[in-house]
Amino acid sequence: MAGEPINVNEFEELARKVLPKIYYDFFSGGAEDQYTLKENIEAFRRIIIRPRILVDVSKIDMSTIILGHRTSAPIIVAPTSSHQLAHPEGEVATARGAAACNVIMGVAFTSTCTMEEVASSCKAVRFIQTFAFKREITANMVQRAERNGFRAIILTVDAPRLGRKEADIKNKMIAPPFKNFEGLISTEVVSDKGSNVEAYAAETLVPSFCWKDIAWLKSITKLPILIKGVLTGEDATKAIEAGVAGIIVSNHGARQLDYTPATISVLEEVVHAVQGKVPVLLDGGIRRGTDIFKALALGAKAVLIGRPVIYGLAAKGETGVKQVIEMLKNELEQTMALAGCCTVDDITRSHVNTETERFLCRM
Ligand SMILES: Cc1cc2nc3c(=O)[nH]c(=O)nc-3n(C[C@H](O)[C@H](O)[C@H](O)COP(=O)(O)O)c2cc1C
Ligand SMILES: CC(C)CC(=O)C(=O)O
Repeated sequence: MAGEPINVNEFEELARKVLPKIYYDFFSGGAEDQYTLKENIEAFRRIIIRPRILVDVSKIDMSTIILGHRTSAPIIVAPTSSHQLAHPEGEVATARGAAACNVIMGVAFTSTCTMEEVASSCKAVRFIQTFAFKREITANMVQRAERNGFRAIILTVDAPRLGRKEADIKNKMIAPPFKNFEGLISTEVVSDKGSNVEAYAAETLVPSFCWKDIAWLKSITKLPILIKGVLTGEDATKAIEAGVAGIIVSNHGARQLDYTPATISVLEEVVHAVQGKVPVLLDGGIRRGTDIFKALALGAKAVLIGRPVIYGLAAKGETGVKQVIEMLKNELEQTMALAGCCTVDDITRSHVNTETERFLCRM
């Protein structure tokens, strides 16, 4: 690649050049055969856009409202861990990039900067992400989130234990210190068996966490709870019954259970089950503005972006994060104009055609 990156894939190339292999593998990798990792991207390519012509597209407005917060575009920074392995300024730089673009910042509890450092560094609307942690860890997280102006809790439910990322095992990947755990986990988290991320998980995760525990989480916070990791209509229905404020269709960027479907291929199933009761968001494989357009057409309120933001951070720190988000916003704006949609509400189901629909048409 010569010159400045002009799309997200070129940012990935740049990140691959600047990062030590062990960290590039950690950020880019997926579980086991990485079937789902490829599918998350390939499934978008199989969806075709049906543009409308001769619409006045002289003004395009991508703004939207997510859980009451107006943002410049239907884009959220996905909560991802370990940003200081990409850049010394870590999540603080990422959050500043998100703030500059006026999009919501998802902060992982397994961040390398503390929640407090991120909160005091920028004005971005921030959501905190947590796992099915031991109750004392969750209670601590909730208090700190409320005190530090986080606006929602993202509860990630697809990780009762960690997925097997074989590159990390081979590379003996050592997790950086997750500073939010300071004072909360007693033992030094080390391992001589390769990756120490397993040891962290064993110290913190509760594999018996289930639906009733959402009622407990609701009882200790006034913040809205988004459930992240839903892949079926059945679980979407249960999540609504449990009283969540929103659903994130996600397979954890293909890092947990391999051979789960591409998220975009199950979005409609979830949207139908939810019946408009809460917003449905989606992440996994978003690399182009056209991908965002397709997700919105199939019923998502917004999308979360994981790896592209990390690649921007690795390549150019806060500036790189900003450039990646702006690139995706520009591409979405271009797609909306060329497809004849002036606002996000103008993007409808009839603006896309799935492979199944094309197959059925031929029968
Ligand atoms: C390096 C990395 C770390 C991640 N860490 C977390 C995490 O701590 N909590 C979480 O809920 N999801 C985590 N995820 C998953 C993301 O939130 C998101 O679901 C995924 O990255 C979306 O796919 P994409 O990377 O293709 O955009 C992580 C993903 C990556 C790539
Ligand atoms: C295991 C966590 C530390 C981060 C995570 O969720 C991931 O790497 O996918």
